Amino acid sequence: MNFQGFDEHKYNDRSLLAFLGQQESQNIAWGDAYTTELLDYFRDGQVLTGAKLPWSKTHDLIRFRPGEVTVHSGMNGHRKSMVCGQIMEWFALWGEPCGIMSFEMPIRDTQKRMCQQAAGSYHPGPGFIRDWSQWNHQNLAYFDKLDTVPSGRVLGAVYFMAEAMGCKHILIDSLTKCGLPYGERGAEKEFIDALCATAKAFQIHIHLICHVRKPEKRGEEYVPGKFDVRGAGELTDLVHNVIIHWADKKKLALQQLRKANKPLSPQDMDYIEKRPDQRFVVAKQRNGEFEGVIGLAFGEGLQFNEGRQLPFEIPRSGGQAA
Ligand SMILES: Nc1ncnc2c1ncn2[C@@H]1O[C@H](COP(=O)(O)OP(=O)(O)OP(=O)(O)O)[C@@H](O)[C@H]1O
Repeated sequence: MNFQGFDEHKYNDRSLLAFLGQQESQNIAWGDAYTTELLDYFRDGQVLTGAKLPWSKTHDLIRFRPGEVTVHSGMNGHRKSMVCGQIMEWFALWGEPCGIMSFEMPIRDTQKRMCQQAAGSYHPGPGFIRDWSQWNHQNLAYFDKLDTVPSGRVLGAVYFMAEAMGCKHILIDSLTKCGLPYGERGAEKEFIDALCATAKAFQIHIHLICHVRKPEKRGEEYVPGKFDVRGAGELTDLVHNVIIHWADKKKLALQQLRKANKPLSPQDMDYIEKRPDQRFVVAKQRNGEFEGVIGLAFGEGLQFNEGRQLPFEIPRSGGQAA
């Protein structure tokens, strides 16, 4: 029987409903069938699976599973691409090759940053650069396109990277450059749907960088939440995880003053001492319990490190002042 053109009024047809019920019967059981699973769940808690981030303090908080899509968002210049570059390198290092589509930066700039991050130095030597570049083989693939690329071509590149090259994570930087008509919600929803279906079909994880709406009367001290992500409202509903990247620009400015030997108040010194340089905000995680803020330190060679700060919680609703 073809249910494609199924008429709603036919739902009143008991024999048809009986047929449909029969089709689903194997998926329905009394709750006691799950007793063992329930006992295990209470004993072990949620068993996190998926790729781990470079920072050990995050391993029990968030993972990146096959078949899922993550939106990485944040204001301009808040180091979304930089953090994601380090993450991709890390995943590849642990045996999960990654595909990178950076439509906003030439490959040589993307690679330069990632090579610096790998070295933990702004000036790696030629030997290191060569070795790192060679290591890219079968670990990191790049889509050589700049500026706006039609969405169909982006999907084609995702397919090729996943199917032919075996990439397990694909970074799309950014949604704005995926050739979708500006402000047309239907097109964006369709594209995100297609990404979700592709991630599932190929059992890969797709990381999509999205911008946030321009903060009205709010400065850079505002930490955006998932409702600030620019695009169709469905965007954050459809994807599995939403990460907000936020750089503490106030801390950066204070550090520069200190470097220039300008006098700082005790409160400012305290701010520098106690605040993390970068926040990795888990604003949504469909298959994990943790939502909150993870503090990172910004170190030598554009490398993000654990920092001294432990993860600290914020209200789940997101957007707030720093
Ligand atoms: N060599 C460097 N040393 C320190 N900070 C740097 C360096 N290069 C870039 N940055 C910082 O990183 C920021 C850009 O990082 P990145 O490209 O990852 O941001 P983004 O959030 O992806 O930005 P956009 O939304 O504009 O693409 C710059 O605004 C600058 O503050």
